[in-house]
Amino acid sequence: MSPTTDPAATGAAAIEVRGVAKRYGTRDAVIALDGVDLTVRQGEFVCLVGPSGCGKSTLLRMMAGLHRPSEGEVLVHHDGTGRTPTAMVFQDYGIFPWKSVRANVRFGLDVAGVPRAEATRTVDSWLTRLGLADFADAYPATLSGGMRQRVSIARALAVEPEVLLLDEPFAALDAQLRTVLQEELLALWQADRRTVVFVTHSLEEAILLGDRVVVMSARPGRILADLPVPLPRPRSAETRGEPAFAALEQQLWSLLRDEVSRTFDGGSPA
Ligand SMILES: Nc1ncnc2c1ncn2[C@@H]1O[C@H](COP(=O)(O)OP(=O)(O)OP(=O)(O)O)[C@@H](O)[C@H]1O
Repeated sequence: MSPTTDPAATGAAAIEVRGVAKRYGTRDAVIALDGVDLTVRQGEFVCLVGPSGCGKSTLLRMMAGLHRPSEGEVLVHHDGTGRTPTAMVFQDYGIFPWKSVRANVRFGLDVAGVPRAEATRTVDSWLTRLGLADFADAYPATLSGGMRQRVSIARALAVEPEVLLLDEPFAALDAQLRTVLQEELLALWQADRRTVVFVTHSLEEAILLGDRVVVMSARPGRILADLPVPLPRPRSAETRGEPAFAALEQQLWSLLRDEVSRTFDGGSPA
């Protein structure tokens, strides 16, 4: 088993968030984020947790270039390979219902102008890796939630992004399926050590998957804590039984409890 502190985690920065604030609405009435600083290193798996409405999705979308900060900057550093900088996976699958599984997975490659034969090889490879080969010609409406989310992950990974951004990708799945997909994602990550930023409400999920768990405060979201996960890899569902797992979950919950209460007290409504 490899040590927890992966050598890649001490490498170059993949994403730097510097002094970021984000305000929404008329006269910027909603302050979603304020004074956020965060560095994600190449090859790191970073999980973001925080109370509802604290700006986790906003931060992730800024990393994807979908939102601009009101203040500060979000820098995505290229690793020199010329690959697509970021790809995102959403909770609600974000796949096209009118396209087959194969066409969905192929979408980003066609947009990027990848030659047909190469795109076909890449798509076939990701369909196989995600257990979708037998469903290549099916349409999303005929698939279970778990299969649809596999399509979404395959589509994001097919473009070989430098950084994979996942926004509560398993939140809509039942507990058993969630466990299966968590293990699949761990195996995929273990194989190619892509940089990952993963937003979740589940402390358990964050500990199981992450090298670090970044805890955000109630809105306006700030970074409250940034804790390394002291558990060796490879990890699996059994890792949940480790004493260090429960200890970290307890530590994270004691940090979050007051923030979640503030959200429900009306001090910081979502
Ligand atoms: N486009 C928008 N216009 C106005 N307000 C917005 C917009 N997007 C987000 N917000 C507000 O900004 C705050 C942060 O939202 P965001 O979705 O980033 O939080 P979150 O932590 O991801 O929430 P959740 O955990 O519930 O998904 C919330 O108060 C939300 O209502």
